[in-house]
Amino acid sequence: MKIYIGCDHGGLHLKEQIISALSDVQVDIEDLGVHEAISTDYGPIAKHVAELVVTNEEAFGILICGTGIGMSIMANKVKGARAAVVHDTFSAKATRAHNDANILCMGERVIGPGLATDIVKVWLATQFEGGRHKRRIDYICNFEREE
Ligand SMILES: O=C(CO)[C@H](O)[C@H](O)[C@H](O)COP(=O)(O)O
Repeated sequence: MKIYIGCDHGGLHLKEQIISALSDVQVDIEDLGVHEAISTDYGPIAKHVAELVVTNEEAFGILICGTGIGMSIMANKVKGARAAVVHDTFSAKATRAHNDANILCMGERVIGPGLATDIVKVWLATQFEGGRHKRRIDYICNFEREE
């Protein structure tokens, strides 16, 4: 499984903790920065990760900033991106099972590394259920195509 991960200065420490926590999981994780705690705009990072995710159907993205919100707003401007801000394990499961979310956004200023790691692991382990949920995702995809 390929995972593109990115952050701004507000998510740097959590990003590093997640990469470290995933070292015992069979994933190919590519860190697209930032790598230093220097004030950085989240837009270009989110765009970069989302564009890579939508061009590789097998790939997922993880974006971390202070809240996860700016990252998700930007990522969802990229056609095919389904980015969800998630700060609990119930939603982590639902965003994969029901929403087929391909990008997970979290906020380092919102949750700690233990919960964030649990969220990532649940999110990666959950499959899209399809069925009625596919019809709902198809509606979103068709809407994007008509734009
Ligand atoms: O995008 C965000 C908010 O929606 C992120 O939390 C940013 O990390 C945050 O806005 C950065 O704030 P700062 O005061 O420039 O550190």
